[in-house]
Amino acid sequence: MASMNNQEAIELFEGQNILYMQIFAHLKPLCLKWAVELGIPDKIHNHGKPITLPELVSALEIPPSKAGFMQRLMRFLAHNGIFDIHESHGNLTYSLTPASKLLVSGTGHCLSPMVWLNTDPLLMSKYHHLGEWIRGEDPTLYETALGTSVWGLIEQKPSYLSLFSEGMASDSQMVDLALKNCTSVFEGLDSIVDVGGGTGTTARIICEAFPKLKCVVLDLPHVVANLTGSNNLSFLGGDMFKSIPQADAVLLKWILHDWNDENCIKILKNCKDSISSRGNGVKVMLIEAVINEKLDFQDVTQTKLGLDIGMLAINGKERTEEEWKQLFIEAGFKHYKIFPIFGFRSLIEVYP
Ligand SMILES: C[S@@+](CC[C@H](N)C(=O)[O-])C[C@H]1O[C@@H](n2cnc3c(N)ncnc32)[C@H](O)[C@@H]1O
Ligand SMILES: O=c1cc(-c2ccc(O)cc2)oc2c(O)c(O)ccc12
Repeated sequence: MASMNNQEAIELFEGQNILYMQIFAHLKPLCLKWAVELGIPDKIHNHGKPITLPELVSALEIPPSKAGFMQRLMRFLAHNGIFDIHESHGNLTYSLTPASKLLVSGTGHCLSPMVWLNTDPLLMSKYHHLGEWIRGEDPTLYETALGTSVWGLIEQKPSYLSLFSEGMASDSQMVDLALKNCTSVFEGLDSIVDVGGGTGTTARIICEAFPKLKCVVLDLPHVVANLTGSNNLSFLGGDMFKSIPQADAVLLKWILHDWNDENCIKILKNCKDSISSRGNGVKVMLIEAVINEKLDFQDVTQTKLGLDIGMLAINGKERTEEEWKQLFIEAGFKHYKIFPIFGFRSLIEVYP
């Protein structure tokens, strides 16, 4: 065997580590699911102070023989920012981090349904078909893996509709954190349509904050069936590709990234029709990610690019500012402004 100089060997071992890091990365969401399934964030939260391993094992009613496994799972999750570990008087204690505070139930900001949605075994299994799909003619990975589009699957299986709706609703709860600081966004508006607004979590937050603003949630008929509104909130079953009711503003939260450019332009044109008969100050508001590999922190880019692969499965995509701009121009809009106020997502205002 040819001898390798030291530098070559170091580089190959670094390469091996990069590969193994990716190979074992699939365990991250599954260990997160384990923590949520056991209710670990709730137990730590209810304990009121950092919890020791024996206290956690007892609170979870786990056989003491499994304590060593618990400790290793907690170490892995702590290494990935989900819990904090401290040493106190020779004992390890665990506490919540900002990430696991978002997994405590009943707080109004609980993202556990997003964990359930994204770790569902059938839904995760579709990625085994990426190779088969990319060589074939099916429009999306869903057709190749599950024989139907994502929207078809959600319509056909009530259990997936709840899984999906609850996941999306949990994400939308976070909207109120940013709304408190941007009330000016809604100033001068009398009406708004939340297109693809699901079960109305975002719309309810807006309606409570602005009781004089009339809000319509437009979504597919089976999504909004049986939902009740309030005095300034109503639900409408329909199809955003056909028509969008008239309003001063249209909100699209996490809609356009579900679709390819051609479909986005159709949706945006329908949004433009919806606001065109109203006076000044009309706009379309997107809540979406903007890929910016140069300026974003590495972790933020990781989230955006991961989501992009998630969207690839349904023929959607995450976009750079330039890609967003092209869509707006092609749909007939003239200006846009990006406000980076929703963590890894931004509010993008688009004006006719
Ligand atoms: C990713 S979810 C976003 C839900 C919500 N905006 C949120 O952020 O929580 C996409 C939504 O678009 C809806 N949708 C899909 N096709 C649609 C169509 N043709 N017309 C109206 N809504 C549609 C789905 O039912 C779903 O509620
Ligand atoms: O976070 C998600 C997850 C999904 C998703 C996961 C698994 C399925 O079988 C279907 C959907 O879809 C999403 C989506 O459409 C979106 O716009 C944002 C986030 C997610």
